[in-house]
Amino acid sequence: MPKLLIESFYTEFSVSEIIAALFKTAVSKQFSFSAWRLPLQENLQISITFQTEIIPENFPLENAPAGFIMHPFSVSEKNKPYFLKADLLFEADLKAEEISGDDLTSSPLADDFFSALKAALQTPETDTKWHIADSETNATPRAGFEELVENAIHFIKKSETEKIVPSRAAEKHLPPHFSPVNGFLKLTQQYPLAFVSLVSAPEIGTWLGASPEILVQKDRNNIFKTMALAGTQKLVSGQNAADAIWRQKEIEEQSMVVRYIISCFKKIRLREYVETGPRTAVAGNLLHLRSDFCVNLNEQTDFPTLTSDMLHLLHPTSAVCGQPKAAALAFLNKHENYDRRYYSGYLGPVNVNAETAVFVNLRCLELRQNEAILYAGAGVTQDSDPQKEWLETELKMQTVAKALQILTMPDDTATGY
Ligand SMILES: C=C(O[C@@H]1C=C(C(=O)O)C=C[C@H]1O)C(=O)O
Repeated sequence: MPKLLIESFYTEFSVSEIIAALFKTAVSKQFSFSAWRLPLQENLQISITFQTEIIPENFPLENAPAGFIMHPFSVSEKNKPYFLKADLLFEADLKAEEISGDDLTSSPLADDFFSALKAALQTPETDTKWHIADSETNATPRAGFEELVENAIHFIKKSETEKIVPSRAAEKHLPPHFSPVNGFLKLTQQYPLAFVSLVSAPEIGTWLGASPEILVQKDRNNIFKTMALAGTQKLVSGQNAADAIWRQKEIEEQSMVVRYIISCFKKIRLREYVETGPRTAVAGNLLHLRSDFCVNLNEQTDFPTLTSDMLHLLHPTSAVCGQPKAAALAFLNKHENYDRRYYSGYLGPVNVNAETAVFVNLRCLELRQNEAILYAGAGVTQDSDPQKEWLETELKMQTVAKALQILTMPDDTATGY
C-alpha cells in the first residue's frame, strides 16, 4: 500500500488541526470517523470508513481487514453491530507533531476525500457538526434509579441471581462551540491509562469515551488478554491506590466476574492461562478491583480463534450485566426502562498494526445536537444501598463530563460532586 506522504501543504497546520479537518471532512461526506488511543500509548490512530458494514453477532475478528468494531449492549433493529473498515488509516504523534496515513483502498473516494480535506483546512472554523443517531433517550431520574436498584436487591434476595448491574442515562448541556476532536484530545491527555475513543458514524451517532476495561485483546506478540474489573470507590486525593481497603461487597462482586471469565475458558477447554490479582486499579477519579488474565497463543496453538470465541462468550460480562447472565439480562430488559444503545457494548480496533483491542464501552457519552447523553451503571448485590449506587453512577459519569466541562442541567438532582 502506498504510504501517503504528508505533503508540504499539511506542514502549515498542527496535527490537531489536521485531525479536526479529518473529522469535519468525514462528517460532511457522510463517511465514518473513528479515532482512538490505546492505554499507555502516545500515538493516536484515526480511521476513515467510506461505508459502514452491519456484521453478525459472531463476527470472526481473525479474518477481518483493519478496522474498528462497534457493538451495542443488545442487538436490535435500532442498535446493530457495525464494522468500520479502515479505508484510510492515520497515525498521529502529537508531541512530535507528525501524522502519516495509508490509503488502504485505492478507491477514487480517497482522492475525493483528500481534496475535501485540503478545502476544510483552508476554511475558517465554524461550529463543528457530527453524526447524530435517530434515537430518543429516556433519562432516568434519581428516584426512578433508586427504585430500580431497590427492585434489583429484592429480586436478588428472593432468587438465585447474585448480581445485577442497573444503569441509567442523563442528559447534560454541551458547552458552546463544543468540539468532539478537542474533547477527544483532552481525554487522551487526562486519562493515559484508559482506552480513549471518538467514533462518529451516520448509523451510530457520535460517541466519546475513556474506558478502563479490556474485553479481549490480542497483541502483536500473540498474547491474549482479558480482565475482571468490578468494585468501585472514589479515589481520595493524595491517596495511594495500593492502600485502598475493599469491603466484602466489592470483593464478592469482582470475584463473580473472575469466576465468569474462568467459566468461559472452561467452555472452550482452555486450561493454561495466567491469572494475576485482584489489585486496585485507578480509572480517572475512581478505583476498581482488577484481575488480569493472559494466554500465550504461541504456546497454545489449538486456539486460533480465541479472541473471537472469548469475545462472544464474555459479552455481556457480569461487570455490566450480572450473574447469572440470562436472569440478569431478563431483569434489565424488563425494568431498566431505557435504551443502553452502545453503552456497555464493546468497541475497538481490529487487526490494526497486527493488534486487536476490544474494550467495554464505559465512561462514555453520546453527542446530540446541543446535549451529551451520559451513561453509567453500578453492580448491585444483596448488600447494595440504592443511594450509594446512584452516587456511584454520578461519579462514573463525571469521568468524562468533568474533563469536557459538560454542564449539569438546571433540573439535575445530583448533589455533592
Ligand atoms: C458499569 C460500569 O462499570 C463497571 C461496573 C463496576 C462496578 O459495578 O463497580 C466497575 C467497573 C466496570 O466494570 C460503568 O462504568 O457504567
